[in-house]
Amino acid sequence: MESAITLSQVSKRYGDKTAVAEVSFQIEPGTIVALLGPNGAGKTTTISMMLGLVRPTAGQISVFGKNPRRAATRAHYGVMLQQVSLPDKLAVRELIDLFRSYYEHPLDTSVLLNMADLEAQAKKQAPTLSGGQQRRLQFALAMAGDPRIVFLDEPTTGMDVTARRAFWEHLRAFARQEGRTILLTTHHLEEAEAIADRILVMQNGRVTVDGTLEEIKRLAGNSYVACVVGPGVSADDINQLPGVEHVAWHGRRVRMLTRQPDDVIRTLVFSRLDVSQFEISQGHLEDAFVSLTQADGQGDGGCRSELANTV
Ligand SMILES: Nc1ncnc2c1ncn2[C@@H]1O[C@H](COP(=O)(O)OP(=O)(O)OP(=O)(O)O)[C@@H](O)[C@H]1O
Repeated sequence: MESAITLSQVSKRYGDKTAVAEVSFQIEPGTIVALLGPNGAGKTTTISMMLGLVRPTAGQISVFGKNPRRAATRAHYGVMLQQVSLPDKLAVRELIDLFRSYYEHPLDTSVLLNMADLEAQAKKQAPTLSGGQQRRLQFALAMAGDPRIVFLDEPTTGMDVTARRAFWEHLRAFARQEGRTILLTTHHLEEAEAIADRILVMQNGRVTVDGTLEEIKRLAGNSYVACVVGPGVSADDINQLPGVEHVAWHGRRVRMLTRQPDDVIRTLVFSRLDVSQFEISQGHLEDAFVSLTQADGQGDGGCRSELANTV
């Protein structure tokens, strides 16, 4: 099967600054791929090169086997970039119709309004929409041409929780159609966790991690051990356990973050402590992401700043 996107040894330099360094990967049709990484990692530059907006300094990019700069290739794209200004004289419906007119086989206006959940705002002028609604309108415009491949750069910025979940549902429905491919960048790690089949992590212009959600969690090696402790068990008893990196207490229930869950349980069982009801679970993508980016000692922590302590 022809891959949807292929990057071979792609680099981009701006003067002395290497934004993207020798990146190679292939994306198969029908997949949702999330591109993660701290601020300045090279995600937007990589997407811009796939879109044909920025020329690589070295290496090759093909989309459906063709040069992304060709108009015929771009006709299959749906694109949502980070900074977009919308015309201020047109109503939502008029703007959607304008974008539909650019394509040979556009989706129906009603379908697009529904995808963006903007039926009630169809007659409103774009600048009067809220930030989240404008983002949804940009999504409708990106989908106007019924694209085979969709590039979304931080698509849910400004959307509330309900809008974000509805948006994910629309993306999933889109991806269920045969051969449709989505590449999105996001700082919302739960977004990648919720919808991506595959996750690429970029740091300092390089792809440092590439795998499914499960593979990445396993690679990061974070697990939780939870158990119920009796009143005689102190915080010190738990904090002193070897291999425990973080502890959270919920009443008498303790949740420990560790890379060696079996060792922690063994130590607890052989201790004389009053502990019961053990459970082991895998960490969230957020924990895996922090572990992986910290392990490399790279990145400026742009994603980390919004990481809740999920232990
Ligand atoms: N036009 C440009 N001229 C000079 N440097 C640039 C240009 N565009 C990007 N860079 C630099 O290249 C690096 C990668 O930037 P890029 O925008 O691709 O990162 P990003 O991962 O998308 O970041 P963010 O998460 O903040 O959007 C950064 O150091 C940035 O300052």
